[in-house]
Amino acid sequence: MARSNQLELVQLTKRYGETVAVDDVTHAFPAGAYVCLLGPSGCGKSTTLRMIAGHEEVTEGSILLDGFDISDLPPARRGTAMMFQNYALFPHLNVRDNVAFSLRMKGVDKPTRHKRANELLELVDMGRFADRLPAQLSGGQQQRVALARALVTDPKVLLLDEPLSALDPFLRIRMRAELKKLQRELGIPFVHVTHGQDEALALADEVVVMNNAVIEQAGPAREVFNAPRTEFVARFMGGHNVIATPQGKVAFRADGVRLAGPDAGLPATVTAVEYQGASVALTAATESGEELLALLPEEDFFAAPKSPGEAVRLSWDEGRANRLQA
Ligand SMILES: Nc1ncnc2c1ncn2[C@@H]1O[C@H](COP(=O)(O)OP(=O)(O)OP(=O)(O)O)[C@@H](O)[C@H]1O
Repeated sequence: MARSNQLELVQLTKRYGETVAVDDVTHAFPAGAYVCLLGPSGCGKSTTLRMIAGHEEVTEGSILLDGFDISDLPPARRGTAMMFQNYALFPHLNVRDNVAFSLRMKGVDKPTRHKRANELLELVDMGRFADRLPAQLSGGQQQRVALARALVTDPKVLLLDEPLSALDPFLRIRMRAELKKLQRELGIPFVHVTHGQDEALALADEVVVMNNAVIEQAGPAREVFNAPRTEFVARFMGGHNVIATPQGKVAFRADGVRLAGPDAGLPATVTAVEYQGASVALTAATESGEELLALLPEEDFFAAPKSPGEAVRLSWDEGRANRLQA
């Protein structure tokens, strides 16, 4: 039977004393997908990842990989590999020996492990740095070494805990493109923890939004962004307005809001104007006190600029508003 590298969480719970860090989570990650686990600080995403990796014991429930329960296996026997936020490279070992380290622990002979380490270093475009020490590398280069080191064991699943957070913004964007490319080439699932919405949207085939120890919504990136199920997801993903209507709360995209003529739209008073380059973010308070955000194309805004305190009318396509379940 072909391996699908299918990872599943079944009624997974983690308690630390009174704190429930992960609460009865059941989820099947799509095979071969780039998955981002996204959520605010403390929502349980790192605990979930650490339980998958085996660095944290499961309180209840199980973790299945290709149908086998790996919950009780030691980390090295699970078929998972983890890349950490701070890369955790050994400072006294050169790049090749860092990458070969876990093969050495498994008793693989030196020529074989060096050959494999060199292959992985080529894969991440670091072959020419094999003899350097980690301190002689830039942050982005150290990250590539950490990736090669995680992949040297041929994992079925790669787990990444905030892998880009130590990089400056330019490098972060470049490295995320490289991660995506690598995942496509390898074809194994990557499960990447982040608290960056942009990062998740840019990378993920599937976005899993966690809140308060549970999965609030999971699905393709465009679906989660365009059709948030709850107010939390709409607000957390950003770029949406949430308003109360007689039929319940609805969310609609801020880039779909326009300034309307005198007889149309909802009256509001501008509270802030922020130039963002391609668009202008205009915030306005309605008569009932709700704050609405309009992301206006730059040219439209500057054709008739508005300032805080001015009265405006805001309209949007109600057909594209999304009814929220909670
Ligand atoms: N070792 C621990 N002992 C006790 N409580 C813990 C421990 N690790 C995590 N927690 C608690 O479990 C909850 C989830 O933590 P977790 O680290 O999974 O969150 P997170 O979503 O990854 O947050 P962040 O983005 O800040 O890393 C938090 O309330 C946290 O305080």
